[in-house]
Amino acid sequence: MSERVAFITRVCSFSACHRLHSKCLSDEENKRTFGKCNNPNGHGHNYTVEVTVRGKIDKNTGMVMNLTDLKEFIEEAVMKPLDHKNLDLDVPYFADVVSTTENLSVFIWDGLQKLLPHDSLYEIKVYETAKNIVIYRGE
Ligand SMILES: Nc1nc2c(c(=O)[nH]1)N=C([C@H](O)[C@H](O)COP(=O)(O)OP(=O)(O)OP(=O)(O)O)CN2
Ligand SMILES: [Zn+2]
Repeated sequence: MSERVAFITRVCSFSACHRLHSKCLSDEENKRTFGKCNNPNGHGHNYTVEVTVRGKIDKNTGMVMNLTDLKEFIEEAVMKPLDHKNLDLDVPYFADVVSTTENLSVFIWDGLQKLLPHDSLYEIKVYETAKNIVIYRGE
């Protein structure tokens, strides 16, 4: 039988606050672009992140990857840098990068890429709210 490929997903949640504000725009343009999300003192979210890894199901272990290992990688790349943080002030990456969910997805992707086996990361899905969702696949 040929080797089977599967997708495995691990979910985590973290809380953080942020302000949508671009250094490339004037204060007026920021207000116009980001509206209430440009509030000077920020606002918070309970983010949910789904990390999906793609790979062959190992004949001996029956696993694409041990989900316990994936949990530890997520702890390093997501929970430690982001949970209970002010994204704009506590995470150096966002000093000059607007802390949108798109950019947050890229940050998480880049962090996990450094830890996961080559070519195994398939998708990052970030729920900023139950209604605002971003998918990033590394392009
Ligand atoms: N393309 C993006 N647009 C927006 C982002 C983003 O990351 N990428 N982020 C925001 C804000 O951070 C904001 O907090 C979202 O607020 P809102 O749209 O009000 O979200 P809710 O789902 O909570 O709102 P409802 O009132 O329930 O619809 C804005 N845009
Ligand atoms: Zn927000």
